[in-house]
Amino acid sequence: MSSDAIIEVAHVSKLYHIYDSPKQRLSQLFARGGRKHYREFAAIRDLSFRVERGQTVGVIGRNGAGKSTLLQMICGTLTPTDGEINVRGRVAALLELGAGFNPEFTGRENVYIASALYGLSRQQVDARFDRIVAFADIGAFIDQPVKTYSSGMFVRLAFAVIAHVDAEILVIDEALAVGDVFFQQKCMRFLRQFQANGGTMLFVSHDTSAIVNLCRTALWLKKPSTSEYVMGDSDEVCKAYLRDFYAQQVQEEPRAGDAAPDLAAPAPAQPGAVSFTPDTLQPSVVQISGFNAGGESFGRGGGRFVDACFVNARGQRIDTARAGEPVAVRLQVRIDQQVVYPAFGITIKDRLGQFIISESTDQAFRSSRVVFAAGDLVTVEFAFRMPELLQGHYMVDIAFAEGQGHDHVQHHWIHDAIALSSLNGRLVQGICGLPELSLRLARTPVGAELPA
Ligand SMILES: Nc1ncnc2c1ncn2[C@@H]1O[C@H](COP(=O)(O)OP(=O)(O)OP(=O)(O)O)[C@@H](O)[C@H]1O
Repeated sequence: MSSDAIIEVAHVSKLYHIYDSPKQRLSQLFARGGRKHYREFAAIRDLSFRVERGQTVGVIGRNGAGKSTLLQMICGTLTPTDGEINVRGRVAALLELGAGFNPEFTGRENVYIASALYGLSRQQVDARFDRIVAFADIGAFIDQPVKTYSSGMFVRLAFAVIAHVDAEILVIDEALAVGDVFFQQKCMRFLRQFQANGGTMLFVSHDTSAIVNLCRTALWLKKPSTSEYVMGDSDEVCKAYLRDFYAQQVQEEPRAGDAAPDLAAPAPAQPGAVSFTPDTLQPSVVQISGFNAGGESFGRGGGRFVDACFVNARGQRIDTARAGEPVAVRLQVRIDQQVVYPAFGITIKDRLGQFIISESTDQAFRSSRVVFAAGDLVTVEFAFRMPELLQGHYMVDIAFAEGQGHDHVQHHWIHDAIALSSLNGRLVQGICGLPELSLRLARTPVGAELPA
């Protein structure tokens, strides 16, 4: 194995035996002379690649492409039929809901058992148990049998364990890094920190934007049962994957019930020009949560947030807003010690924890030397038009700092202080729509053009 590779996969194949009937399976048990009563199916065929220490590699492929099979082989829970896999480092995986948890045992007992499987001693688990429980945030359920857990609680505890076993390699199936939106943000923060600390990660997803966002390199398992694999720059690989995905959709037969447009039917009278205003473009509706005062936070505590909310143009608290509508984020801070050159910031993050929009008062406040005294209750409002966000969940981080530009300290930063949920029917990709978009269509029928 080459010195800097932490994972090396060399000519690996995994064949499954497919029995067409239970009788064939039984016959195989008593088969003699190497007779086969099954068909062989290659989930992975002759795959070779390597992952360097510190790399994050995204793994994509259509359903049944062999992603889970590959990752289970890397984790050591499946054995390759052919080829060799070398892994140098402790692997922790979140592939199957709480795999390794015994449903009859309590969460506490399972934490000890699962951690021991990752090589931690009892004393090591004792020392980090409280952090694991705090991360999972499942309260008194930690002493209940895990068979009583909801699937969300299961994922929380499973993720909390793998986040605390000092893994060098994490294998994450994005579909399982769920739970509620707050917990998802916590997981994304952990994964990004793990990357920043030089950890190695394999990240499986069908979502190419998530792959491009988190991984520099991607491995595309192109066609099930073939040895067609592509590995390279994640952006390039994802572009090729999407091209292929859409090309295949065109080739696929129309589904039953898909009515083809009747091109022979007389077309309705065609207007020469049509305009679509922001209103007729059906702006999305954004749902807004209350203030998550207990969100994860940090800061030196010269002041602390006591409220955060969205308000409308009349200054009233709102829990929904239409994209394009004038709104404001209103933040309230109780000052605990004198603050010179205060600054406030808001950041809207997507579900992957990626900063979409960040604004601060830094530039604006610099010209006037603002000073807050201990005991002040300060309110600040960022007023803007609600952006047109792609459908999905977002979080707003809020920050109260002191100082100018890069030279500042944080007094109170709250992660995920407000949750937003965009119900958007218009945007299909990207991050945001254009503000105040309107459309105009002009059509000049054949023969009606004016001579040049
Ligand atoms: N134990 C098994 N016995 C037989 N065939 C299997 C077995 N496990 C997986 N397969 C088959 O191997 C192929 C690859 O499966 P795998 O679960 O690895 O794909 P995947 O890319 O993870 O799919 P998905 O995105 O749907 O989770 C599939 O056709 C699947 O039906």
